[in-house]
Amino acid sequence: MDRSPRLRPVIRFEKVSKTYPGQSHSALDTVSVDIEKGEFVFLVGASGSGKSTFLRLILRESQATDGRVHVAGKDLNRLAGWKVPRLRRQIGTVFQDFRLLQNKTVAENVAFALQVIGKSRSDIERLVPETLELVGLSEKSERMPDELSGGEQQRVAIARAFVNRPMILIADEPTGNLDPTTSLGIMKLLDRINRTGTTVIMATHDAGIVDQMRKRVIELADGKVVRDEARGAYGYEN
Ligand SMILES: Nc1ncnc2c1ncn2[C@@H]1O[C@H](COP(=O)(O)OP(=O)(O)OP(=O)(O)O)[C@@H](O)[C@H]1O
Repeated sequence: MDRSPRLRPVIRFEKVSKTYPGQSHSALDTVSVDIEKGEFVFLVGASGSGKSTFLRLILRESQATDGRVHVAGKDLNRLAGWKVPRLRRQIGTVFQDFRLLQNKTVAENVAFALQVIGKSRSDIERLVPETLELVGLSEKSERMPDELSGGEQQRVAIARAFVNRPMILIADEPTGNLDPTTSLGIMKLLDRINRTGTTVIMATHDAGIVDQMRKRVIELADGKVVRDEARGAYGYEN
């Protein structure tokens, strides 16, 4: 089918399989999924079901063994290596363990993400405070990461991932180290980011969060998509 560029999914998996070298079992097995611009998607499934592999393929940290992965209109199997950094600039990433630079302040952590992609000093001076305000950390911009709570550190990580206004935000277990109340705050923030038009894909084991948010849920089992629901819960409902 011919689609207009505006309607083309921002992420398309076409019969994607991934078998890691030396493994007999596929980490992903004939996965076909379309994710449209602006969607919020939870990726759920037992440990080892293939969630991280799915996310790594989007980032081109790994390549499909079979099938095609398209991100932002690019066929990642055919994307030249030197174009990979440009692809990754359009994708913010957030992890369970925050991954902040411990010897830099909150503001410096966020600014660093812009420095490495060559943004001008005036852009950095504008975008960093604006983004820290969005995540509710304006007051703590000069603090060091170890002076912050886990929830605050995750907010810094989200600010760093979003400061460049990426097309896609990938979050791998972002609430995995946080208590339920703090997790809910992080989810509200991801929801706000999603409402700006950024596509959010979040891998999680947090049933409470998934049940509360009622977003699209894609469930993997043994590398296969076994459920894809528009306003799903963590598990099957009946
Ligand atoms: N680098 C690798 N080399 C070999 N096998 C791998 C590699 N990474 C993952 N696998 C295997 O691929 C399968 C899927 O793993 P993956 O990490 O994608 O699952 P997951 O759903 O993210 O799990 P978790 O919830 O524990 O993070 C597993 O069987 C795993 O052992």
